[in-house]
Amino acid sequence: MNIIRTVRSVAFSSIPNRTLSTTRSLSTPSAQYTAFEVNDKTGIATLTLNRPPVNSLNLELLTEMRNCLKDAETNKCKGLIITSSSNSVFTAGLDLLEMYQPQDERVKSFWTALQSMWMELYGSKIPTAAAINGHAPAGGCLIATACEYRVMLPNFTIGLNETLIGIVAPKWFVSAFLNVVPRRVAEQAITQGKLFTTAEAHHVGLVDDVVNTKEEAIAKCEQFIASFKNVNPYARALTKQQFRIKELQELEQQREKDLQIFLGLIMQPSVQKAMGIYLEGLKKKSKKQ
Ligand SMILES: CCCCC/C=C\C/C=C\CCC/C=C/C(=O)SCCNC(=O)CCNC(=O)[C@H](O)C(C)(C)COP(=O)(O)OP(=O)(O)OC[C@H]1O[C@@H](n2cnc3c(N)ncnc32)[C@H](O)[C@@H]1OP(=O)(O)O
Repeated sequence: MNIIRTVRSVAFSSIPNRTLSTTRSLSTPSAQYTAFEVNDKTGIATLTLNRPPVNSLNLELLTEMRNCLKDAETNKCKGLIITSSSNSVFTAGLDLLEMYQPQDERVKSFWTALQSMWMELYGSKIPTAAAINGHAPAGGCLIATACEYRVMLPNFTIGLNETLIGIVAPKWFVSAFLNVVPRRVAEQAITQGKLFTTAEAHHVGLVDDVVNTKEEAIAKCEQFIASFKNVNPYARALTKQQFRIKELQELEQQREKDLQIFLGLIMQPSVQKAMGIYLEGLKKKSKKQ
């Protein structure tokens, strides 16, 4: 048994507040794209996305995220914060290279990993919060809206911009978005592929708070998680489940159908063409910088 395994078996509800070290890493030795740490004092886990340059979500990153989310729950962490190691991008959303001219088996595993990660995060029993310290388009917005609380740094963008790429945000992307903004705002924004600035996102309720630094964002997330300190965790989890069970069951029951719809859509020649043009545009812009 290695040290990591020993740490993994610790239940944070049983750790007294006076533990000596501040944080401990729960990352597995094989973790490539994430850092996963638990603050010994608060019992709060922080999952940091770390796949430069833009944290685009590929199969491996999604799989690591899911494992971290499971570990946070198994270890009875008091809550989970998701953030990014980048100074300018929370995550650029799904890795377009996983969907553009994809390999058959890999693209299936990719979508299945996305479904699993989302179900784990959206249905997590522990409080979840996103410290959005950079741009969060599409899949980035999906992760943020799956959390219970969002705080964002100024002058970045967030939203479901799929229609601008010629793809479609699936129903479960939309339903999580609808949990946080009014239906009218959601329909208009998602059909337009609108990316909200931080200020606009705050105005429509897509993010709960705006702060100036990553440290302040983490502190806000910790405050949110601490707001449950007098609440029974079991009662809290069951209550949260009542709000979220419908979307979770719907996706669970339709996973294969959802996969087939995804494959059917992205494999259309016109969609592949649009994605290729979009990727080319990103590359040109990146070279100019
Ligand atoms: C009929 C009913 C149907 C129901 C629906 C069913 C199925 C639906 C089917 C499909 C659904 C798919 C859902 C998709 C969700 C997504 O998340 S798609 C991804 C969307 N993301 C974006 O549009 C963001 C694109 N990126 C950017 O805008 C910028 O990169 C940035 C995030 C603002 C950061 O800007 P900056 O810091 O300036 O970095 P660069 O632009 O210079 O980028 C650096 C390099 O990274 C590459 N890159 C950027 N984003 C991605 C990405 N998402 N995937 C892959 N690669 C990306 C970029 O090309 C640069 O590469 P090089 O350095 O030039 O090689």
